[in-house]
Amino acid sequence: MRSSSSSKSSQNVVVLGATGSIGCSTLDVIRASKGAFTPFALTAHGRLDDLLKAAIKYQPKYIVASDDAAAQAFDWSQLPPETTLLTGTAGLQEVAAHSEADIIVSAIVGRAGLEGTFAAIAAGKRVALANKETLVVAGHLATKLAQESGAEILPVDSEHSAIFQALMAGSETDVRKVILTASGGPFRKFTQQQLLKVTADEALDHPTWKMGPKITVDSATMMNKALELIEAKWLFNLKVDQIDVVVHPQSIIHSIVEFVDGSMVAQMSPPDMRMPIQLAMTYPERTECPARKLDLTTAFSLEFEPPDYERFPALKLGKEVAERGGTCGAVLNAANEVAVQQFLEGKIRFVDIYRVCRHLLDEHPFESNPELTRLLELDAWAREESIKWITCCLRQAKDQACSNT
Ligand SMILES: NC(=O)C1=CN([C@@H]2O[C@H](COP(=O)(O)OP(=O)(O)OC[C@H]3O[C@@H](n4cnc5c(N)ncnc54)[C@H](OP(=O)(O)O)[C@@H]3O)[C@@H](O)[C@H]2O)C=CC1
Ligand SMILES: CC(=O)[C@@H](O)[C@H](O)COP(=O)(O)O
Ligand SMILES: [Mn+2]
Repeated sequence: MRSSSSSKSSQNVVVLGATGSIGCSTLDVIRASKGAFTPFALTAHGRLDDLLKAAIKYQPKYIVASDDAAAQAFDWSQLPPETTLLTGTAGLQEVAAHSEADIIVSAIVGRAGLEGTFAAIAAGKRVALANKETLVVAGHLATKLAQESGAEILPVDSEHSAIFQALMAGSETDVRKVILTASGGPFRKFTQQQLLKVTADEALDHPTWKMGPKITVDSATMMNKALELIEAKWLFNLKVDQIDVVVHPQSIIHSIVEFVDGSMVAQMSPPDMRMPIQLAMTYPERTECPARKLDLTTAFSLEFEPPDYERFPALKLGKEVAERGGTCGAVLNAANEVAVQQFLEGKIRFVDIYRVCRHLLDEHPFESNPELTRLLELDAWAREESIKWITCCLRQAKDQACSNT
């Protein structure tokens, strides 16, 4: 990773996914930066009202409405004259690679974040990476491309920012292992029987973090930690058996690095994403931050417990997919995105999310060293197959119920 930021007085920031949870926190960081950062381009997909409001407030040079059809149907008459509207995936790629852009905050959710992130990496930018799916789907390609282009990929994900910060205190070559902390989600204490009946509203009620719906459900299944394990492997060039997970319900210690001498360095702060977002933008400097601060004079305790792989089997998929590599990440990610959406729509049960992912991983035509185009083909294939499998299972369940009446 390069270790210097630009010497310009204000850095131009592109926020891919500006209307989401990370996007809004990024705008908060920019607002508090007293001119150190300028919003250069903001992108959105469905929430075009919010994008227009942000354009009026921040007057960026560009906005991108990535859903072409929605962009055509929207009334842009209030758009400030100094802001240019771009649309579609091409628009995302254009702003991510723009010669005047310094920092690209990659905060689109899911596989949809890949094109913009890859464009930024190819253009040798500083990428503040929240979109962990880029590394889950194509970690081998993204890291190789960054080495070639000189792009910096700096973690925004709280656990990976914590590891990054712990490594600022010690040498990467002296690491024995990293320990990712997991809140355990809203169902940490639920029995397998209870998990059969949980609703989308319950899954969306995260105990410590306020995030978008997809990652919130991932936290509840603990698929988020599986994805983060793969993310950690690529970001820090780790062997899979160097990555552990521990449940820490308070989400104050964001992760831990254990060095070869047994010393552990942990990073702690309240659960507030503005701190890791800002650090990815200001590194190697640290500056005043609008994030909440810990008050150690208030009594609180920090608990740790081992994860339960039986009740949260999605966690096991992280190690399996990180070890097998190749096409597995793309297939796992696509199956999970479809299954989470189906669960949110009330079409499948919470426990079926893992079943869909397991089935697709078992069925897919594995390749060990795929190119990006092949990964995107497999992403499309896995989405279609997931829907077919879900529909088939639902039909069978209905027939079974009918024959029992
Ligand atoms: N939220 C958090 O605290 C954390 C999030 N992350 C990661 O950051 C990423 C964003 O998460 P979060 O902010 O919670 O998600 P949100 O759902 O809150 O926001 C997602 C953003 O992506 C945009 N988007 C959605 N679909 C598309 C698409 N098809 N094409 C282009 N843009 C799209 C949305 O636009 P619109 O709203 O206009 O539809 C929105 O701006 C995820 O990868 C997540 O795993 C990582 C760590 C913590
Ligand atoms: C804020 C952040 O980084 C999330 O990825 C968070 O870690 C999710 O919480 P879980 O620990 O419950 O997955
Ligand atoms: Mn995280």
